Amino acid sequence: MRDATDPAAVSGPAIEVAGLRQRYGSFEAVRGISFEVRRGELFALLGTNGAGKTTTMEVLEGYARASEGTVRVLGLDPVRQRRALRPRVGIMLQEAGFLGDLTVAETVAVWKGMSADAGRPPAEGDVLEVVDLANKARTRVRQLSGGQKRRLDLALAVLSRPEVLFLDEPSTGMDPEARQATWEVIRGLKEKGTTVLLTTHYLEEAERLADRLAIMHEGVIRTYGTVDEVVSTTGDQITFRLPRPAEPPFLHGAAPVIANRQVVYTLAGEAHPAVRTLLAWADGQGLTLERLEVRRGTLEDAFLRVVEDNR
Ligand SMILES: Nc1ncnc2c1ncn2[C@@H]1O[C@H](COP(=O)(O)OP(=O)(O)OP(=O)(O)O)[C@@H](O)[C@H]1O
Repeated sequence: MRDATDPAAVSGPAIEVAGLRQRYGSFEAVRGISFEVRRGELFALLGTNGAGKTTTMEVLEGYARASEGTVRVLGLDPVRQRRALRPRVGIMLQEAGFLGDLTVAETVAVWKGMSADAGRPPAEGDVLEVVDLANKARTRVRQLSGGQKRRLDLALAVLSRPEVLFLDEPSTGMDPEARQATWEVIRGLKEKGTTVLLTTHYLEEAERLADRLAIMHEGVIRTYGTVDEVVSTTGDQITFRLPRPAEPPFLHGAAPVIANRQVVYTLAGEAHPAVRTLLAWADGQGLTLERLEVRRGTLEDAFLRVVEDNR
């Protein structure tokens, strides 16, 4: 068993998950997942509703004991070594239990006190400035909007300058401007070396922030890698409009999907050879293809494919 003084606890991955299974009674919510998050990395856990993302986070945060498998955060067991780990970790839950009667400033003060009691000096400067809530310092927490509460959550999670930060859907309920500001905060933390594990339903959030990501579906990690690696599992798309009714050919195994003379091909890989074949066919037919476009697959395509392939 490692402890905080073990060199492996200092130099190993920030988060290790090996063969994790988590059951609620007879229902298995997480079905044997493994992944690692490197130090200083931002790792996004994506997935369908009920995929097991929050369940996985709860085990890593030490709120639940794994039914099976091993998890380590900073080389420590999140349940058995909770006291050693807790001051080094920041947690932003999906629904934080604020005391609605306290003002925003009072809430921060209470958390600062708890953080100091746990032996960790709080972050310097005004965390409310960082999350753009300084003008709400005197507002009671219950009077904050949903997006403002999320920002207060984030302020509290980063208050103790954590080495590892767990963010469960950090920008849910935020307007686009607040979301951008939140991304800036998260980027800033990452630049300072904080390791971040994030769940989100906003694929753009993962695309903008994540070094690597995993897509979960029904308790299993279906795809895992950098954004580019995951996106490359989907092929390019070719779209165009036929100037008159015609029957476009199969292109390297891909069938044309035609609706109102609008044609879409989803290819297995690179578009270049298929485009050459398509243009040769169009020339032979004396057709000029209208609004011909080639587009790279997106993270959304990869996500939808994971769900389709596992229906
Ligand atoms: N305390 C519990 N008791 C029983 N089942 C639970 C419990 N918590 C979660 N589940 C079930 O476990 C599965 C995974 O839930 P979890 O909250 O981890 O999913 P998620 O990926 O975070 O979903 P979402 O994206 O919808 O937040 C779901 O089917 C859920 O209904």
